[in-house]
Formats: sequence, C-alpha cells, structure tokens
Amino acid sequence: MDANSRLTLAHEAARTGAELAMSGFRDDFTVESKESELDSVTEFDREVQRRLAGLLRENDGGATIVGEEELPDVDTRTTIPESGDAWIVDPIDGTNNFVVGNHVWGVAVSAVEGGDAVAAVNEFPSLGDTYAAGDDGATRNGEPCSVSDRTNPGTFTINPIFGLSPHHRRKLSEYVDVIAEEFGDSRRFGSSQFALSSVAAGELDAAVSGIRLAPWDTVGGVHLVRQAGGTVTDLDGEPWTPTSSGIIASNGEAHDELVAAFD
Ligand SMILES: O=P(O)(O)OC[C@H]1O[C@](O)(COP(=O)(O)O)[C@@H](O)[C@@H]1O
Ligand SMILES: [Mg+2]
Repeated sequence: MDANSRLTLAHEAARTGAELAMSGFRDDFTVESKESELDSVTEFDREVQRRLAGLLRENDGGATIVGEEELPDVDTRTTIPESGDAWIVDPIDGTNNFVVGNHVWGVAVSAVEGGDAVAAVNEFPSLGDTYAAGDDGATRNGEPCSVSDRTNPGTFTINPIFGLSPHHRRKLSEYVDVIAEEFGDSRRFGSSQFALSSVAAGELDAAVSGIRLAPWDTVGGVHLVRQAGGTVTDLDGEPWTPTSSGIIASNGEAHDELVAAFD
C-alpha cells in the first residue's frame, strides 16, 4: 500500500471511529478503571478499537495493529514492531474528557513503515477539527497548516504532557514552574494527540514531556508536527523516537532553549 492510500485509509478509519464515539458522547455508557481510578476506559474506547481493527484489516490484509485497549477477541499489540508496517490506533485520546462531556477528545490513527510514520489523522469530532499528514505537509480540516512563527521563547505557550499518574506529579509541577519562569503561558488538555496537533497547526508553540508516552499518544502527532515544519526531539535534543523517555515538540524557532530548560 503506498503512502497516499495509507493516508486515505487513515482518514476513513478516524472518521468511522469519530462517528461511532460521537454517537455516545454525553449519553449514558459504561466506564471502568484500568490501572487507577483516574485511568478510564469506556465501552466506546473498546468498540472503536474493535471496529477500526476490522476496517484496517479489511483494507490492508494482515495488518499489524498497535492499539491502546486490550480486547480478548481482537489481535492487537501495544508496541511498534521493529520492522515492517503497522497501524497505530488510539480509539479515544482524552477518555477522561469524553467521560465528563468535555469536547477535547479524538480518534488517532497513524501508519508506520519500518518504524517511520508515513500517515497520520487525528480527528476531534466534538471540536470539528481534523489534523492530517501524509508525506507532503500537514493539514487542518483539509487546509495546509504549519507550526507557529513565534520566535521569542518568553512568549511561548507550552503544553506539559504528563497525564494523571501520581508518580509524575512532582515532575509535572517542575515543568509548570519552568514554563511560568522562563516561557509565556501553559495549557493542559488531557489529550496528548490534541497537544501535538495544536503544535502542528500553530495553536501552541510547543508541547513537552519528561516521561515516556505511549505510541498511540504520540506517533501520529509527532508526524503532524514534523510535516508542519516543526522539530521533535527527546530531552537531549536528539530526534524523537517512540522509545524516547521524554519529548520536546516545537515550532523549531527556539528549540535549543526548550532543550536547555527541561530535563
Ligand atoms: O496533556 P495532559 O493533560 O497531561 O494529557 C496527556 C495525557 O492524555 C492522554 O493522551 C489521554 O490518553 P487516553 O485518553 O487515551 O488514555 C494520556 O495518555 C496522556 O498522558
Ligand atoms: Mg485512549
């Protein structure tokens, strides 16, 4: 399957998942906790992943699928294979928002070939925004988009991505302090893919994290930022990979200052 066909299929999958999840948004549905009370999964997370795994396999026979949810009846994995092609699915990124009726959640679908992302679609149906990238730049709602052109780090709005785990709160508060002291303003949305999509479209100047994030939370968004002209590295300033233990995704205009500020 060529890169264009992968992007088309990623769009179809994200749209299918978004429509399915929207059908339950702000309605009654089952919510369970995974590793902690703050780590939620709903019947829609599972149903969207099930549906998308079926759709991707129908169109890309034998596809390897990396997905967030573990389903007894669907063959998916939680790590990206070192070689070969794979699809990466976050059926709902921002599940805690979805649960309380907040609009910031979306369906993330990306494709990797030999470990490199080649297509990504992040669709946020309740916001009405779809961010996408193949190998020819990034788009928001079908129109080309790019990272912000802000150059003064003192004016940067930055999203520290840390989730809700109690183990990460000290580091999160350190990052929030650094942003307040050395940069402009901070935002947190409860969706890593939303943060990265926002960097890709210039809605945020950077998104940073001092922890290792899951592939379904990052790979598509990282591809979007890079295709939108931004820079994505680990905390040492080396190109980010899915095994990096931190991330700095920015418009590239003051990336060295960001690398120097966060560890
Ligand atoms: O930017 P924030 O508010 O820390 O939110 C980031 C967190 O949100 C998520 O992307 C939400 O993911 P899920 O809803 O798929 O569990 C986390 O994986 C991530 O750690
Ligand atoms: Mg999810």
